Amino acid sequence: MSAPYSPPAEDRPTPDLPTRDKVRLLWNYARPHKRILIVGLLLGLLGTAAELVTPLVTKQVLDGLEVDASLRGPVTLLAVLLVAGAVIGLVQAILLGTLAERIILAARTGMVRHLLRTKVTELGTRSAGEMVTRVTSDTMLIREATTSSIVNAVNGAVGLVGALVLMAYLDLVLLATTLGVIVLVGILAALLMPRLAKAQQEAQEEIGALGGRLEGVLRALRTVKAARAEARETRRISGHAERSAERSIRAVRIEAWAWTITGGGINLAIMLILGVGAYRVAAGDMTVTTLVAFLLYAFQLMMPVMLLTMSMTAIQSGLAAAARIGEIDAMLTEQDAPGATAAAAVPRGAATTTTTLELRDVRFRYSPESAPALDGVSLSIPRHGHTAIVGPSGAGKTTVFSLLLKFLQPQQGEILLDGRPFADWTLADLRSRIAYVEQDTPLVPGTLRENLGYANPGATDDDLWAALGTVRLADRVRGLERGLDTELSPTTMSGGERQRVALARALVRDAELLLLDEATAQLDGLSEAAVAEGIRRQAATGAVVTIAHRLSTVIDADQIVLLEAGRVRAVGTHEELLGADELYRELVAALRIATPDRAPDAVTTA
Ligand SMILES: Nc1ncnc2c1ncn2[C@@H]1O[C@H](COP(=O)(O)OP(=O)(O)OP(=O)(O)O)[C@@H](O)[C@H]1O
Repeated sequence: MSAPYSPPAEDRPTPDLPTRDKVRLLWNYARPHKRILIVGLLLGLLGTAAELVTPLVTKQVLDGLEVDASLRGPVTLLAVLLVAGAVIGLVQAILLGTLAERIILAARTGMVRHLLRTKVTELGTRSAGEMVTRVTSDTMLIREATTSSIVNAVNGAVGLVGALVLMAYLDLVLLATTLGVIVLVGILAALLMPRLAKAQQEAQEEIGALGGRLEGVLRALRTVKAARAEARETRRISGHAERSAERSIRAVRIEAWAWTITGGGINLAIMLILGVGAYRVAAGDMTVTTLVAFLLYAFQLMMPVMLLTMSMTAIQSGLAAAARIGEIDAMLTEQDAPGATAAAAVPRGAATTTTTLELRDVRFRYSPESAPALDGVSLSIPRHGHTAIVGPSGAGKTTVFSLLLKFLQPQQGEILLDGRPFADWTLADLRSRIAYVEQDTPLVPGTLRENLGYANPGATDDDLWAALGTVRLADRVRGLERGLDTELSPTTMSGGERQRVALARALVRDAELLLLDEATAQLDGLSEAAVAEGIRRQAATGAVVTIAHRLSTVIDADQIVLLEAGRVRAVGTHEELLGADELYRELVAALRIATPDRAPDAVTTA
């Protein structure tokens, strides 16, 4: 017996969208190709028409045989109908198959575009692996639902109604017998379909959760191995696979029942038609050829009924996938955020202030229920020089950076760049002024060259080597077999080297503002000196703001901002704060313990 379904633990369950919304979503993917879809439908209808006429023409041939009439016309027509049916089927399959691939391509491209424009906070609660599963695997499920299934459903319905009308034309009593069975089959199928959709959606959700967990575990593989948790994680990940398989097996069983009921219903209908028909022929109420033609229609019913069953199954799984794909579509992009777009681009060189960035009484909370992450922060970043932001964990340092990059927007207060409110700046303009080095994952997939020129694709090799020289990586890179063309992976370089590559990338940008979230990991003396050199160079011509975790960075800063619980507790130079602020002294003492051999005299003598 299978366990009752519980949604994947580390994931929000997909909200159950109303069917209307899911259908709209699927239709949005099909709509740009509606002409091809209409051609497919028309071809399908032609094929259905050819099939519907075939038994009548067959009857004509048989009737002709009985009375010895010329068979040339009806036999030719029969041959034409059969060939036309085959050709139409072939063209339709190629057309709809191609369309399905185009739709998947459009869906994937659209999803990737949307994901990369999504606000970082929107993505925060979802794992990357789960998103990957939606783009790669869930999209496969909409291919049939948006193409051949629509055509099949329409053809199935038209074929069914058409056959029934022609059966009515042949014999009403036999039609009544057939209809009884069809209604029975329809009711049973209608009962099964919602259960099928539910099982398919649950199976897909488990696969999404598997993707999410596997991606996270592979990312933290060293931690997993060090904790000897491989078996535990394997069980956890396989658990998702097992539950997905369980739900899929349930779906397969429901599908098998649907097919059995359909096939059985048709067989039952044929037996009843044969019985009732034979009785009526014997009674002289109908001819044998009419019974044969009716039976042909009964056999033919198999096709529309099967088409309907198949297309309903595919549409159900497409709708289940649509709910998961729709969730990505519903994520807020940066462009959707209020104030994300500016009225007009701010011209370069318009700056007149000595302050490049200014926060005025900025307040921000991540959710209405949570405590403020920033609670009235005001600070100025001079156009030149180095500002270090320090403070205990959770003080709000990263939140300040997120606001400066407009990943987040303050609920109250104002941020100004070059004396102009952020609202005046387009996202692109704002970010073109800022180079950013993040703490944990500063490398992007690709070669070293791509990484260094990432924010400045026009940079020459000389620019790249100069930046590498500043962060003291040039010799290391020259020693690599493929030099700048070395593919980077998380294991190609050490943590300190990765940070230095990221810093070199920021230097290649030569932006007016450098935001550097220092790695908390202990860097060796060389790395530390290289980072310090990079900061010094950049601070000579522009503004550098660091979230400082190293004593050397803090001491060298021109201005230190001490944050505590979302407020600015103190601002000053290292010496000023050391003399005036107890919390700062504690922080510095902690940094000194963390980097004992780097503690300069200034600290010990202050
Ligand atoms: N995405 C988020 N959702 C909800 N709360 C958050 C989020 N990010 C940060 N917070 C909360 O906001 C507060 C400030 O966090 P922030 O990351 O800015 O601190 P920090 O000074 O950078 O800390 P650390 O030095 O540990 O990185 C903390 O209480 C934190 O728990």
